[in-house]
Parts: sequence; C-alpha cells; structure tokens
Amino acid sequence: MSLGLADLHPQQVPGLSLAQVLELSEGKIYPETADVTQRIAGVTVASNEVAADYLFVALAGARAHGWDYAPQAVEAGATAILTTSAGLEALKAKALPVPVIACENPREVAGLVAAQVFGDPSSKLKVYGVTGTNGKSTSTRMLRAAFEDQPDGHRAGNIGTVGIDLGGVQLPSARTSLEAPLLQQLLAFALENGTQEAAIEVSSHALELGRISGLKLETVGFLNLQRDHLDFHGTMEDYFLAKAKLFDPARAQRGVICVDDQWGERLAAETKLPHVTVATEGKTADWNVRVLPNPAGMAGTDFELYAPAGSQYPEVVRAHCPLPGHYNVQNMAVALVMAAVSGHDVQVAAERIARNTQVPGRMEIVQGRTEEKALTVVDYAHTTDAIVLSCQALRPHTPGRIILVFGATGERDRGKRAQMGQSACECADLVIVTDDDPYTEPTDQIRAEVLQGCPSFATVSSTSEAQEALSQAPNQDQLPALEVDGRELAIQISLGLARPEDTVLLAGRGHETIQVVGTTPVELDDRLVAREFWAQSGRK
Ligand SMILES: CC(=O)N[C@H]1[C@@H](OP(=O)(O)OP(=O)(O)OC[C@H]2O[C@@H](n3ccc(=O)[nH]c3=O)[C@H](O)[C@@H]2O)O[C@H](CO)[C@@H](O)[C@@H]1O[C@H](C)C(=O)N[C@@H](C)C(=O)N[C@H](CCC(=O)O)C(=O)O
Ligand SMILES: Nc1ncnc2c1ncn2[C@@H]1O[C@H](COP(=O)(O)OP(=O)(O)OP(=O)(O)O)[C@@H](O)[C@H]1O
Repeated sequence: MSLGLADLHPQQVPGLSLAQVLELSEGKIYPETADVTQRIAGVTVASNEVAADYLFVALAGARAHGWDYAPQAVEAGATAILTTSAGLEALKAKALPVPVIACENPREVAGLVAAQVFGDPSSKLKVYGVTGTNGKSTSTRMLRAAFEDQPDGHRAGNIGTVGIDLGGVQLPSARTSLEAPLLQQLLAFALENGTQEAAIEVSSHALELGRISGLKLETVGFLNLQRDHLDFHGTMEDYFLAKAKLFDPARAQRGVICVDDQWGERLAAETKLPHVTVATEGKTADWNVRVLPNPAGMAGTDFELYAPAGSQYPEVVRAHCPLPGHYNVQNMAVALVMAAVSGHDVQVAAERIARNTQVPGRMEIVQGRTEEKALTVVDYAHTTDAIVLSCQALRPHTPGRIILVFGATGERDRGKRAQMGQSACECADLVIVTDDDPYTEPTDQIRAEVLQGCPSFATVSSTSEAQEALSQAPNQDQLPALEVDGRELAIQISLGLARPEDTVLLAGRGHETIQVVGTTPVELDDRLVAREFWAQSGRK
C-alpha cells in the first residue's frame, strides 16, 4: 500500500479551542453566538485535505478563492473556517452550518494555529532551514547525512524538492516548501517517530506566502542568489528581500551566511540575526574554505574548512565533498558550519556527509565513460547560473565535447529563457534545446524563446537529421543548437551523437519522474531514458 501525506499524521493531537484560535488570530467570529469551546483537531488550506473537526483556512489565491471551496470543506468534516473579511462576506451568503473567524492575515495565522494544534513540534525537535536559489536540496541532504548514523539511533529527516523523508517514511514532494499547516503536521509525526533533527528547504515562495509561519528554527543557512522566479517576485531586490525574511530573530536562533556572492554579503551586513559567514573562494569570512589539489575527479572534491581563529572549534577540518563541482563545496561548507554552530562535532559531520550523502538527480552519473559510451550525467540545473556551473564542473572530466540537453519550464519566469539559451551555447559545445515541464504553454513557443539566445539553430527529429545539420555547419567550432520536439527523443539524439570522449549533460529535471504536459502528468525520467538507450545501443 502506498502512503500519502495524510498518513504522516501524529497519533497525539492536542488540538485547540475556537476561543484560542480567536485569540491567536485577533479576529472576529461569526455568528457571535458560536460555541467557542469546540476544539479543532487539524488545520488545512486545501479543501481536499480536510478531515473531521478540521479548521479550513480559506485563502484568496491567484486562480481561485478558498472560500468557494468551503461547502466541500464542511462536507468533509470542517467545523470552523478561518478567512479574511472579504471571505466572511462571501461565506455569509452561503449560510454554512459552521462558525467563521475573519482576521487580517489568515495565511500567517494558519501556521501559528497549526503549530499549537499539533503541540508545537518545532520547539521539541531541531529544525534547520536552508534558503538560496540553488543548492537547497543538496545542502539539506548533507545536513541530514551529518545528523544521522549516530550511536544513539538519532533519527534525522528532510523536507524538500527531492522528497519528504521523516520518521522512517519516504514520500515524493510536489513542492519545495509545504503549506504551514501540513509542515506542522509532518513535524509532529516525525517527532512521534523518533526524529530529533529535520533539515528543510525554504523557498522564497514559502517566505512570501507564510509557509513557515509558526515554525521555530534552530539554525538557518543562506547559499546564494541567482536569477529565478522573477515571474513571482518581479525584481531581484524583492527576491532578495523574500529570502532575507528567513534571517529573523523571531524565527531562528542563529544564521550561517555564505558570502560568495554580493547578496550574501548584503544579507550578512543587514540582518539582525546573530550569524557567522562562510566563504569558499576569494573572500575572507568567519569560516573559510581552501580547496585541495583534486585527484578525486567526478568523485568529488577534497577541501579544508578553517574555523574562526581562537574559537572553540577545531582550527581546520579536512573534508571530502562527495559530489563534483565547486558549488557542491559551497553547499557542503554551509551544511558543515550549520552543524558546527548548532553543537555538532564538525569533523564527524564532515565524515558523515562524505559517507552518507545521497541527492538523486544532482550530478547523478547514469553512465560512466567506457571505451564506447560517453559519460552521461543527469543534473537538476534549471537556471542560467546552474547550467553554466554544471558545464564548468564537467569540463575537467571531458576530453571531448560537452553535449547539453535542456528546456525551459512553461508558465514560469519567461524572461530567463533567452539568457539560458545564450549561456548554454557559450558553455557547452553542442546544445540541444527541448522541453521541460511545459504545463499549459505551447512547447514550440517555449523552445522558440530559448532559441532566441542561441546564435543559430536547426530543427531536427532524428539522429541522422542532427548529424546532417551539424555536418553542414559553416564553422565546426560553433555548431548550431539543435531544436528537438519531445524530451525523450532529444535525449536519444544526444546520446546517439555522443562519442566516447564526450560528456552528455541532461539538465533541468534531475530526480523528476513526471512531466506535466497541459494538465496531464506523463511519466518521464531522464535517467531511465538514458539507461535504456545505452542498454540497447550494443556499445560496450
Ligand atoms: C505561486 C504559488 O506558490 N501558488 C500556490 C498558491 O496558489 P494560489 O494562491 O494561486 O492558490 P489557488 O489555486 O488560487 O487557490 C486558492 C486557495 O483555494 C484553495 N483550494 C483550491 C482548490 C480546491 O479545490 N480547494 C481549495 O481549497 C487552495 O488551497 C488555495 O489556498 O497556493 C496553492 C495551494 O497551496 C499552491 O498550489 C500554489 O502553488 C503552485 C502550484 C506553484 O506552482 N507553486 C510554486 C511556484 C512554488 O510554490 N514553488 C516554490 C519554489 C520552488 C523552487 O524553489 O524552485 C516551492 O516552495 O515549491
Ligand atoms: N551552491 C550552488 N550554486 C549554484 N548552483 C548550484 C548549487 N548547488 C546546486 N546547484 C545547481 O542547482 C541544481 C539544483 O540543486 P538543488 O536541487 O540542490 O537546489 P535547490 O535550491 O534545492 O533547487 P530547487 O529549489 O529548485 O529544487 C543542481 O542540479 C546544480 O546544477
């Protein structure tokens, strides 16, 4: 039997009376005569998650209004509704048989109420939050690796894009950061099941949309800020300000800030949260990294981490980052310093990370280089910077060409597409532009916007057509990008073109196994497509 999120429910739920909800929300109840001694036993913002005695939080959304789903929520067992004044007015007309509490910011209140309903789990287990454009999944997985495998059976967990792994249960996650009530429920479940520490990703959407409201964090980490999600945030300034909200003394005990980029420097200068800084290249911070000569190749990077002079930590920690690419050293350095300042033995944490880290779809080698097969790597790079950095990470391990396959996601940050195309053509030797998750946007339109950044391109639908188009290029040092309709075909063409000395980088989808086309989920796993291709290729 496969489990769902609803199954990750604690046995013990203290609950909360409506009087206490009223107090927390500073709201008004309708009708005024409602019985405020009734208890609620759960909270959700989604009508399809409601169970008996739940509080349904009806929010105004971009596509719908939660209050339109209130009748379904009541039908499913909701015994009260929390909403805005506008929501209350809309609900009066529906004459529902349950009380409605109206307050100014139900999104924030949802998390505060849920924390109390579920017994305030984040005050009992330690929660670590990591933010940044790229590297959250990797560094939170590293933190988890640092915390588990201890003699006392200490259990650690994760919540993030790659999945949810709590209290011995693993589930895929549709999101990076969950809605606040669900987060509280899952943490309470984790606590009941022996979890002492949980490392979670905190997206900028989460920080803007109140998804960590009610959460108490032990230590928070900042990795980097690069262009992404501007469809939602509008400007880099607003994107930064959203990320900075994590570094709030009301939420967290302390922070660890990587100052490799200027946004980290600014955060360190502006935040009121007690913090330390980390630098991995070219700058001086509280904690500093020195990369060692690197015999490890695709197996990672050796480095030293220097603690602040005169501090209680070992002066220098010898570490091995088990994933290739300098950016993974950044992810690991932040994870190590978060572990250190939270009271863990940093040398032991380094050893555990080197031994235990698993991050599906991040620089995952699906085919090693052989006499006849090209090195084939799947990576979740889906921003311009991540694509460039991934190519740079693979360059030292590539005697031939880097062949890059990628596409842009539909309905998201259209402004980044041409830039992705341009940078891809600059950093890879051969670029194949195809599809990612198009959602409801036409795939040819998305590809066309990416291809605007490529100096030239040819549209092909087979390996032989691709070979023909490439052979006709006037300058063999600057091949045209290839446009391929359909990601599976694009992967097959890329591998068909690859020589053993080449590296094929399948970028953008990482661990994902479902592609959303229109509103239909379609099974697609880059790793399986590549493995099948090589298995059937007859090449050794
Ligand atoms: C921009 C954004 O994050 N939007 C989220 C937001 O949507 P919305 O406010 O437009 O909600 P809506 O669909 O209009 O519905 C309004 C309300 O009615 C409720 N509703 C709706 C339908 C129904 O049948 N019953 C019901 O109760 C909804 O739960 C919601 O509370 O609230 C919805 C309900 O929780 C989310 O599904 C939706 O996430 C969408 C799917 C999304 O794509 N989010 C992405 C951008 C996101 O959050 N990404 C970040 C960052 C990822 C990264 O770093 O790469 C993440 O943390 O995952
Ligand atoms: N520190 C970093 N700096 C820049 N790029 C990185 C860094 N870490 C990882 N990347 C790139 O970003 C991709 C996504 O990494 P990861 O999943 O760890 O980040 P994320 O922040 O969790 O992303 P998302 O929230 O979009 O899932 C990787 O596959 C890699 O290409």
